[in-house]
Amino acid sequence: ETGQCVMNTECGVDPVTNLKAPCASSVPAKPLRNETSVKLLHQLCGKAFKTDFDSPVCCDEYQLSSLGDQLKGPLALLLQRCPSCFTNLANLFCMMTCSPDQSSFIQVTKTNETSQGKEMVTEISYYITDAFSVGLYANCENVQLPSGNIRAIIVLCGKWGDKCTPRHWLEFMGTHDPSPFQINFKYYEGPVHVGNQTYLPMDTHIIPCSQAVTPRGEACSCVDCPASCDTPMFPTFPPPPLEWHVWGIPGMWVVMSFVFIATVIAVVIGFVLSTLLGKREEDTDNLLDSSEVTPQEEGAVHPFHDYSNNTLVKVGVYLESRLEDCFVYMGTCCASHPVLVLFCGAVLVAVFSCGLLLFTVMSDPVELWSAKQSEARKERDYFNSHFQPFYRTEQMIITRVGGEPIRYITPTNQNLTFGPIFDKKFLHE
Ligand SMILES: CC(C)CCC[C@@H](C)[C@H]1CC[C@H]2[C@@H]3CC=C4C[C@@H](O)CC[C@]4(C)[C@H]3CC[C@]12C
Repeated sequence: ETGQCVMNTECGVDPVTNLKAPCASSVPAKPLRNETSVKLLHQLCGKAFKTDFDSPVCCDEYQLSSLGDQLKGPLALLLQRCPSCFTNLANLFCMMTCSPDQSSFIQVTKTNETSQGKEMVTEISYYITDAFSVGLYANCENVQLPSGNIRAIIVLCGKWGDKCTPRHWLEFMGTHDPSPFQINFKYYEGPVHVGNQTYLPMDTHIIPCSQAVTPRGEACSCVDCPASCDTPMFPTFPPPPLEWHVWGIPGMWVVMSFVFIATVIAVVIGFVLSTLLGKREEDTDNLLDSSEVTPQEEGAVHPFHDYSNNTLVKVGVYLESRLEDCFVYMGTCCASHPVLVLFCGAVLVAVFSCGLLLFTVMSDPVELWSAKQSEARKERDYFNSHFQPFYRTEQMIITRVGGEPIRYITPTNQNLTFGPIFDKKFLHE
């Protein structure tokens, strides 16, 4: 039935959990009409149902505040890393305590009379769909404890530990302690008839862990939620340009072969031409003035062939003699003004060494190996400004030789054993 409640207000304190359990009473849903409570309802249960000032609900402000206290306690661990997981879980208990349609999926099965003569709830049946329980579990399953390395669900699943399943998890949470009354989850896919009542299993929307809860929020990280890993991390590259083929051979090869052949032909032609021309000049020269060529005059003289009149050799000889003149002049200059030359040299060296004044030794590897504007540096800076120090690249590795293993009993009565490194005394030292 819509708008109808089966539990309301806080009735008495449950002696086992010290939490307040509600009264069993069939009343219509009422609006909260209290600014802070409406705000809290919106914060905790947000999207699950309408949370306007005037929308009727089945819980009052006291129930809301204890729900808030309970959820924000141990479960804040989950919230910290994976908001959607927390929100789904919060919705389970929000719907149970506050939904205006409470009576359509909650059946009060046992009550206890309090000293004030009120009916306190001690056991209920909570009708939900399998899909909800599976979705709730699947989106929390991989959330890591903030300390890393261990899945939160192992702690949150009580005695089931790492053998947790969607149903085990709900069964554990519904047990009297941690819950102030026994919650028996009943899984159905559609309407169920019990006695003269028809129940419609609770099935609110599950927020996938790869989605943010609020529009501005962030989805759970890849470590906590495998579905987040599928979102592409790398940009998609354009396909490589199609290979260009000529006669079935890569086009570039063809072009380069042509260039090679052309160069070879040009070199060969050039060589042939120059030898032919050289021969003809030599012949004419020999006819006219072969007697005037003296072997010691120019350097390039071959015992059998006299190349001294070849044009190329003439150019070479001319260049060489100019260079020689130049350096002879320079050498004489320096030798005749030694003091001035040494002084100018010293001044030049001093001027060019001025940069040394700004010299600093760089030892930070980050500065040494990555440019200020490089992509890697920008990403590192972004990472460091968005993650807490624990996740940064600076880490300390502590080891311990010997020592006793540490035993720890969790609030849920689990006995955990940690290595000797976790000894508080040792770490404080
Ligand atoms: C140890 C961990 C795993 C337990 C996590 C589940 C906790 C947060 C759940 C289990 C049962 C829940 C309680 C069930 C019933 C009520 C009564 C209602 O009037 C106020 C909220 C309150 C008090 C709930 C608060 C949250 C609660 C305590």
